[in-house]
Amino acid sequence: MKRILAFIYGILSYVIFLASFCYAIAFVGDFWVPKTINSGATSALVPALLVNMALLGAFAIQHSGMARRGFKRWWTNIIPKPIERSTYVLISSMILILLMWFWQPIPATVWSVESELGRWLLWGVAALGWLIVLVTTYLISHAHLFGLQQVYDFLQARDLWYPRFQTPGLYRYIRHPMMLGFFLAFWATPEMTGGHLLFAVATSGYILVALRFEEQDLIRVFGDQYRKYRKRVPMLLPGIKGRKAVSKNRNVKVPSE
Ligand SMILES: C[S@@+](CC[C@H](N)C(=O)[O-])C[C@H]1O[C@@H](n2cnc3c(N)ncnc32)[C@H](O)[C@@H]1O
Repeated sequence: MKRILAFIYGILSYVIFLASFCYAIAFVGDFWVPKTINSGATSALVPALLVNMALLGAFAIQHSGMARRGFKRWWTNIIPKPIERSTYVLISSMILILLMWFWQPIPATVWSVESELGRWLLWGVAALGWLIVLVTTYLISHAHLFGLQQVYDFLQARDLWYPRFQTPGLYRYIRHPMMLGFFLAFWATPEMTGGHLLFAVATSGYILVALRFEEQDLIRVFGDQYRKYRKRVPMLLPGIKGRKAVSKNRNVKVPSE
């Protein structure tokens, strides 16, 4: 029974994530949805800045804090290991929803592109960014990244595992294509407002810091393989030469903490 409940929990967390992620695309792009990065009642600049910084800070602390090994070690004494990732996904999605809900618009124009071609180009770059994010979730393991694999393996009474080290597709050219996708999606807009700029600057700064932590974890799990990859392949901006894919080795068993 607990295996079935864990599986249902994993699916529900994933559905909530999917809904909040789709909403976030329209929120950042400022289209279709009732509350966007530029909509809502405007307040004075300082309170708006403080609220937005607090929301971004909460997201950053939860997102990176809950991903640390020490936290997971402690946390999995409280919740079962197979639902740890789904819980992470669920709490991240809920904080993202709160962030979008309570986000304060700062309407001052930073830039506004008038030319029709320029506007379409910027929309195109933002769309490309979101597409890269989506595609990269599948390049390594979509199901594992969002906790579905873990609850499925638990349902089947199988061992948990990490995805093997691999460099498929864009990972041959840069180490963090998903984050490059976020950069494009957050910065490419024909109408840059004060609120959007704050969002883009803060999330970019956060991503650059978070990647240091992620790489420390990747080195711990994959060791020299990742160290060599780091030397060979740039972090976010592709070099000119193509790289050979690495994908022959096996999935890694989750080490006992
Ligand atoms: C949110 S994804 C982001 C991946 C990467 N930072 C990016 O921007 O494309 C983070 C997960 O990807 C995994 N990961 C990142 N690079 C990997 C690689 N080359 N091989 C296997 N797993 C990887 C990490 O273990 C982590 O669980």
